[in-house]
Amino acid sequence: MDVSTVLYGVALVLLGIFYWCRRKQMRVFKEMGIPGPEPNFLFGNMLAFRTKPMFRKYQEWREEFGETYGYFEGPTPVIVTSDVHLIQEVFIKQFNKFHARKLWPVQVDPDRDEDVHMFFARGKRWKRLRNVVNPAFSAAKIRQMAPTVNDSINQLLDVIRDGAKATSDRSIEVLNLFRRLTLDSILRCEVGLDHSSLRNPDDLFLKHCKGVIEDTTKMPWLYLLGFLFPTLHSVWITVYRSLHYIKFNPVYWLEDRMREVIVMRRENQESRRPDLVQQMLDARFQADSFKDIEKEHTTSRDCSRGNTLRSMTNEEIVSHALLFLLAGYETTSTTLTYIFHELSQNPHVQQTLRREIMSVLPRGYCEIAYDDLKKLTYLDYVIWEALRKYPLASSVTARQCVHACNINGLDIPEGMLIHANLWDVQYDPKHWGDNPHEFDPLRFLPETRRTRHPAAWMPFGAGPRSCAGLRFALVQLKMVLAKVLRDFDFQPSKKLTLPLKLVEGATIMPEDGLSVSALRRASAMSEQGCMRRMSSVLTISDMAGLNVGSRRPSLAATESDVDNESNASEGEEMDMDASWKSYLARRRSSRRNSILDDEPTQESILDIRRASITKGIEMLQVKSIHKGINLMRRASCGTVLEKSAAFGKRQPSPKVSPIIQHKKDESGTEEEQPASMTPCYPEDTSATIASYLRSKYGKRRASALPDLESVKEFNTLTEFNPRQEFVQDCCDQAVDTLPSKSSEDTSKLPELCARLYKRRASG
Ligand code: HEM
Repeated sequence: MDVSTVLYGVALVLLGIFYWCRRKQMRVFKEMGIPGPEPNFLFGNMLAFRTKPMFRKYQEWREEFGETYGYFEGPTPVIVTSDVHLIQEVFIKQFNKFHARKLWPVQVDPDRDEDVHMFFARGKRWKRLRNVVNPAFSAAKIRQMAPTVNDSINQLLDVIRDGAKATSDRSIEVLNLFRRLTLDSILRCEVGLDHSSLRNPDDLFLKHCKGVIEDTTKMPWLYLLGFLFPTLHSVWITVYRSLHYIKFNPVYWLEDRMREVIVMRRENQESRRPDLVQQMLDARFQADSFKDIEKEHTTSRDCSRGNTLRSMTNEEIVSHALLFLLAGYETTSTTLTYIFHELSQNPHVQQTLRREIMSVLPRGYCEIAYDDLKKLTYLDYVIWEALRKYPLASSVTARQCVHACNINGLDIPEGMLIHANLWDVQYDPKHWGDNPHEFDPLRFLPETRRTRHPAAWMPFGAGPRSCAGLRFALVQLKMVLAKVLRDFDFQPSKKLTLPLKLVEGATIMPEDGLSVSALRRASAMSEQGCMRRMSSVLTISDMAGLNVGSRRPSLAATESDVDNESNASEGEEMDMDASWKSYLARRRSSRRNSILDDEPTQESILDIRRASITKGIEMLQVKSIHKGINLMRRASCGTVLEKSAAFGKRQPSPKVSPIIQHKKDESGTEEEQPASMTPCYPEDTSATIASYLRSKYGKRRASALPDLESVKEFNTLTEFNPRQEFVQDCCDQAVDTLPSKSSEDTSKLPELCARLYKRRASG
């Protein structure tokens, strides 16, 4: 018997054993009464599964076996389900019993990574890390990031303009372009690196991020071995990690760069920035155990009040920064690609959306403020619908059972994975009607949304463990769409082949990118306007300050644009989606009935305006003139800049007198008190501020509305103190001295406010 015969014999025996094991494994599902695909002879069902994109295979299996079925993935039994009740129980209601998410069998080692990584961590450790991360994505933090994102989008506009000019049919490849954009935003906003791959397409960060994502679309031989011989899991992991020393791995390159930044920022206190990395550097939590403290020898420790507090180690921060970089870069750019594809395929949706954007952010608006985005309802629907049609992160929406339990009559053993079959749920006619393949943003009208099961739409996952970057992603998506659609019309490119060929890796993405034709609109901002816009943006170092909100370019620069704009929007009015129009009409009339009780009176509106002016004046007095003025304009006065002789010239600042009290002592002589004591104000201050406001802002517009949300916020912020009485006087005077036209305008305010209320309710 020669050697090769022996080897063949051994191989056959191994395959036989493997096949026998698979069949034995399948009994788990039989006993649970769950149908599932039989393992195929050679490799078991997982490999059959990997030969096709998962979401397609899932759809086929659902047709064959029904809503819930089982199969084996490596060492783990997996239940795949499109039963929304089961999903809701597992992800939301009983989430304590289901912690970890789906793990890939070879590329990651949960035992090692759980120590440092939020994505793999469970229970208390995960909660603690998530508590550190969540505030970095709070509304306040994202408001601060808005100017930086704006800046990256401005660069994107220029790249689209130049790219479209360079081709005959004006087509551009958008997937790559959006990847550059999202990479820049995430590096600037989360890591604090002033970075621009939009200006430099050969950027190394870009190259290595792409490398990581591409690697996930391949099936390396180790991955295969991992499935074939799952019990040797730790061997494959060790081999995978050692390969790093032989073969270049982009993950390690990125980790090294992150480490450099983090070490530099930890050592250099001057590099403090309000971003995610800073949040992690500043975080302190109680050490779990002695072992935990031992590990932290590299970081500072604070032993106050008998508690041993520890900071996050450099390795923890590096791994999180990398997680956020990859999660933020890939998902958002692919979503943008799908949205632009759908907009180019559905011109009526594009027109309707553009109309809404133009009405909320007219031509003169250069930078988009975070608060403006809330008014773009139809834009929300477009984004939600794209995420419904393309739940691109569906491969990670899974939970592993950590305590055996019974859910909806199903005995789920410990260790079993429950994977939500999003691709199927989000196309299910039960939830989405007969035409789930159509792109229809109006599926998300409030009245329809209310009747739908909460687990029928979950592209960001669900429950406490859902996407941590959701808010950041949505703000970025909205900003890009709002800005890009104002300047460009999108049409299908000649290079496009339909249906889209999708490939599956960390996310589900178009295999060969995606091209659309970008036609510059007549109303697009002139190139000088763009130049001005470029020079007006904030740099990363400005982030530490406040969000300056919408900056308006000079009127002279945009006068001609405004004319073009009005012509363009007349045409669009005709094209406006009829169903959206009727929705708006219905909404208007239904609101009129539903909020009768809350209908703001003229008095309450004046109260709101007074309160905002109060806060504004307080700002003027004690903090920043510009912040105060902005506050008054945005929250209360709603005035619009008028083209007047005064405009464009530098306005004198109001004279703010020092807060000094003149108090008579017992002998009757006046003595000056320090500012910290009960202050009073020189009499002329309120008049000065009122006249300053008049000269700065000119006439009120009928459409000027108090921003109720911000007023509420400011009301809670306002601390009533001894200055209050004086401020109230100032405020009354400021309101009284608003230009006479305002009294006519305020009569329209109840109706306008009512609309605003309604919009919020549906938002
Ligand atoms: C359109 C864009 C995005 C989509 C569709 C998306 C989708 C998802 C999904 C489906 C999950 C798993 C949730 C679950 O299992 O319930 C997830 C988790 C996560 N995402 Fe996103 N994501 C997006 C953008 C982002 C961004 C921009 C960031 C960061 C800047 C981010 C950071 C994370 C993190 C850290 C987790 C893990 C959360 C945890 O384990 O607690 N994502 N994302």
